[in-house]
Amino acid sequence: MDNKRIVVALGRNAFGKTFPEQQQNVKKAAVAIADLVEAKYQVVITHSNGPQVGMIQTAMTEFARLDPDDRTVAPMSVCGAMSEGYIGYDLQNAIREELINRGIYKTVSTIITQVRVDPFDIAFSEPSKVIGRYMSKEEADAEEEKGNYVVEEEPGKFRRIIASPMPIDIYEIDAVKALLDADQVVIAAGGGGIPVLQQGSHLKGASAIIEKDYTAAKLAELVGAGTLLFLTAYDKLTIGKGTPEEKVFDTVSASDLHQYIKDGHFPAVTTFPKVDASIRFVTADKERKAVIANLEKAKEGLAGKTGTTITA
Ligand SMILES: Nc1ncnc2c1ncn2[C@@H]1O[C@H](COP(=O)(O)OP(=O)(O)O)[C@@H](O)[C@H]1O
Ligand SMILES: NC(=O)OP(=O)(O)O
Repeated sequence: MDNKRIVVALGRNAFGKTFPEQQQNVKKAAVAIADLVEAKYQVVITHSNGPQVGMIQTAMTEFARLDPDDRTVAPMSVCGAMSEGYIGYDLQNAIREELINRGIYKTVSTIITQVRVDPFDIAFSEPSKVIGRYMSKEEADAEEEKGNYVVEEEPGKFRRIIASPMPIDIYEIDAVKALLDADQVVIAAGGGGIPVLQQGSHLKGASAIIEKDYTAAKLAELVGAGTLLFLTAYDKLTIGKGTPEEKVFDTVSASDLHQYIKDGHFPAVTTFPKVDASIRFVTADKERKAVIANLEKAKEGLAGKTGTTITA
């Protein structure tokens, strides 16, 4: 193996929706990561946070509502930071335990990671990530009064929808690299990282959630990883599912994927970010590969025995 560095992006299926569910589910991710560590990879893990950040935002909003004179609603960037801490906590403990059970003693740490976004990113005027609990029409109107966007998901049921800008840079990248150089396991840029706007020496949290697939590709580029591994609930990338034209990919090139995108495959809210992030990662350096595989078959996916391998 030439390049031992790998970024592993864990999807929502690695966590579940409740505190006990998450603690249980991360054990599967821990097995996948420990397999890679045993195979001598230097592993950086990043992950989804959609359901968790929604839960945290709902909780913090209710907390503020109990005493509106004294409490303010937590900014989305703070909710993102909380989600990094909470998910990282469960994940690092599960990985630590799995490694110790295999006789491997390595520190596993979570880095609260900030990611630079562009204040002029078009995403700020075209929000696309739905978050938080359902609101009534009155509550939705009040959110809009404050300058927030809302979407009517079902008749009379509103939710907040926020921007998902592209990641430009990762501020804590030197810390991630230092830990990798020390052969430690790192969890970084969870939930796409905390989006921030650079204002001189000040980093101002942005009201946004970055798509974790794009941040995973940025992280992989910045740490010099040879492989970007997306672990999801599915075995392989598929198009035309359930139709006579169904195609299941074992391997696929970036140029073929471009054509499939042009032909309208890969829905914007599901597979497109993963496919687009993979294309960006592999086309920048022909030695790189991206793999999309099932969380429970990570090792096999990496070996090309299952999953979909994307190359330039
Ligand atoms: N190989 C695949 N085939 C079809 N759909 C997929 C595949 N991988 C992911 N998806 C879709 O993309 C969504 C996002 O995937 P994943 O990264 O696992 O979770 P997250 O929602 O946290 O990004 C999934 O909910 C699923 O609908
Ligand atoms: N931040 C992010 O992309 O989270 P999800 O994958 O849960 O949508």
